[in-house]
Amino acid sequence: MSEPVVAETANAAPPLLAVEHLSMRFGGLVAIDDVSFNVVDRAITAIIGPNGAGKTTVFNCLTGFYKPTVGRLTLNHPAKGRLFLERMDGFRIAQQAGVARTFQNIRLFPAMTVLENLIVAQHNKLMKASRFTIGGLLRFPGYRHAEKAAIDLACYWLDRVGLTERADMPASGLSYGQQRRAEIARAMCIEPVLLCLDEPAAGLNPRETGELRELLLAIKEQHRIGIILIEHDMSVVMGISDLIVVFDYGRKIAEGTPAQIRRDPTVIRAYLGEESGEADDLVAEAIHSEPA
Ligand SMILES: Nc1ncnc2c1ncn2[C@@H]1O[C@H](COP(=O)(O)OP(=O)(O)OP(=O)(O)O)[C@@H](O)[C@H]1O
Repeated sequence: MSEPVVAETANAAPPLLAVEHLSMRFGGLVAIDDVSFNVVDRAITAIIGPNGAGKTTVFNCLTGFYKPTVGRLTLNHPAKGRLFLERMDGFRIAQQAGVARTFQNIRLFPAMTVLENLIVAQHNKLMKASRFTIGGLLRFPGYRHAEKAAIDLACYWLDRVGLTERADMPASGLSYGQQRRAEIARAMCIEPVLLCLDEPAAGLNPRETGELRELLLAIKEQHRIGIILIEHDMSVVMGISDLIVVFDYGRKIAEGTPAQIRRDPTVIRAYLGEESGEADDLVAEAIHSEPA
């Protein structure tokens, strides 16, 4: 097993996230097998691999949906120091560690307005400010201040993703591409240090895909967070990733820059298989495609 490309050294700052020897078993099925890699902030780290390779399972371990069978997930939080995610409950991972995620299948609250979806994401802050309800009911000044800050933050992110005009519309009324953007805005409302995006380009048309790429690059440049991207659209992966980690059958088979991954024979073999058919050729073409 190769070691992470971004290795921790005596002089270098530790990575934002260190995944070390992560394994996840479901009965006899080994979904992730002794995987290690690092994620740094102000960078986009893509996880790619064929269907069933274990990509989403990594997110589920990082965000507390699953407890890893083995392994250490160390988040070096800029304000809170070292946090071991594998020991934390899911709600604390979002609330205290600042790890936010979006889902392969969009999970907005459909009957709530778009703005309400973004405010609900900040309920931890609001609950605290309301002193767990009384302060909210009586509208203490501290609560009103927190409520205004939550609305301002939601409006900021609605603007960033181009949904200001849709703020008062039920989330179910958004187009598919708008829902994907609203999910990212909602995740950013928890002010994460690590943003995990599960197939954000799935189902988007080429224009929306282009807008998504611009949005992710802008978030990377303007906010001090790390982004992990699971994505099948190779034009997105190759176009915006700083580092790519490749999975196959639960194992990490390669790690490198887009240029390195594009010409890695192990990666090409994993996508092509032994006998390459027409569909496989399309995948190979995608790996080799230049960013649009
Ligand atoms: N809760 C679970 N119980 C049993 N098996 C599971 C569970 N979650 C995932 N798996 C299995 O683990 C393996 C990896 O699944 P995972 O969803 O992580 O793959 P993936 O790389 O994200 O695939 P895709 O690209 O299709 O989303 C698959 O064989 C899947 O069936």
